[in-house]
Amino acid sequence: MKQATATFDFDDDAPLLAVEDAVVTYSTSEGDLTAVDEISFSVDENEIFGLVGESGCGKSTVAQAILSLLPSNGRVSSGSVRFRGVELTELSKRELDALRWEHFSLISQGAMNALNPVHRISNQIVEAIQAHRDVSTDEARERVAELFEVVGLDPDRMDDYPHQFSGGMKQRAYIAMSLALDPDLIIADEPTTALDVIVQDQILKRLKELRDELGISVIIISHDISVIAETCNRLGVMYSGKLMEYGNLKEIFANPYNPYTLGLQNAFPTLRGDQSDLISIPGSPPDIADLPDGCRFMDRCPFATSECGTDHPPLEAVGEDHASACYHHDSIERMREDSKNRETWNRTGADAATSGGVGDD
Ligand SMILES: Nc1ncnc2c1ncn2[C@@H]1O[C@H](COP(=O)(O)OP(=O)(O)OP(=O)(O)O)[C@@H](O)[C@H]1O
Repeated sequence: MKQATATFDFDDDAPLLAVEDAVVTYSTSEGDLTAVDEISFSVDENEIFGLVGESGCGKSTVAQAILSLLPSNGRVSSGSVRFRGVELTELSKRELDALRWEHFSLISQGAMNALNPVHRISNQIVEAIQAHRDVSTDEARERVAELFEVVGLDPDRMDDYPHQFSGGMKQRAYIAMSLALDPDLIIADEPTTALDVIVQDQILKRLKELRDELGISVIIISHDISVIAETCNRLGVMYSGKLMEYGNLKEIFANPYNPYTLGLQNAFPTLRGDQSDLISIPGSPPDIADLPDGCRFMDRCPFATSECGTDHPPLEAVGEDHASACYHHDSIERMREDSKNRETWNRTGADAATSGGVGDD
């Protein structure tokens, strides 16, 4: 583990990453939009944390907020993001540049296309290394060869151009680049979405092995709960800027407490599984410019009652390292059972609230 550097006063007792009550706002012509609303989670050393939810729920915004890479109209308007105790939202651009790559790096969905087509892959990684470390080109090339081995690429191919690589190979090369400076945390935003299922499976396995071999931590962001299930130790289920369920993955998968998690589990096959029993959640998430007063999921939830219409429910502990935001945790057995029926999901939101939801248990 890296020790405190001259520039940063790291606290070795603090979690690797701690996000607390973070609110992210985008300024738009319609006014300020809250894309991430009071989210808290932490990621420890040697952990793979998953952030899952449908498109538009704020996952990438969370990643960009952590990395201080929000678009110019976005800002962390309150709350904190701390890396080993250092508040990232207060760092200058120069300080952040020093932290990025050396301590954390990003692999995005389009990462493989971020490789420059007119330069050899080796040269691009050498350049990234030399931008941060005072090493000779020979030393940097040795490191590239080592990194190729680490991500499962043949080092003899390191002088190829990106077009000579398949999509999966390019994604591995980008992962090699993101590992070049031994970061402690990698944030992988939909790292395998553009790849076929077999390559996707291989890359996810490799990320897991890297956690074990190099002791790094990874945040995987995906809309696909089966990707998260295969790779993560802990997870946060996001919906419309809020965390709906959070904690230990095995515990959440064995005992899901949130209707949204139940819906997501129905909607995705396992990576190699059968597609025939999938039930999708009807409708779509609310527009962040026009959020409901009550539970954000209410309009699509088959278990909603009138109680759900007042405020969004707070996250509350439902087990060890397990929290969920729902007013109907008391009826969870019935919700789990009913959620397996396709018909249940035809009855949502206002219908459910007027026909009693689960509140009459
Ligand atoms: N620069 C921006 N200005 C205004 N609104 C934005 C901006 N970027 C994102 N948003 C909005 O913030 C919300 C969250 O978007 P975000 O991209 O974080 O979600 P996501 O879960 O990562 O979805 P996806 O997987 O589709 O990227 C969405 O409603 C989106 O339209």
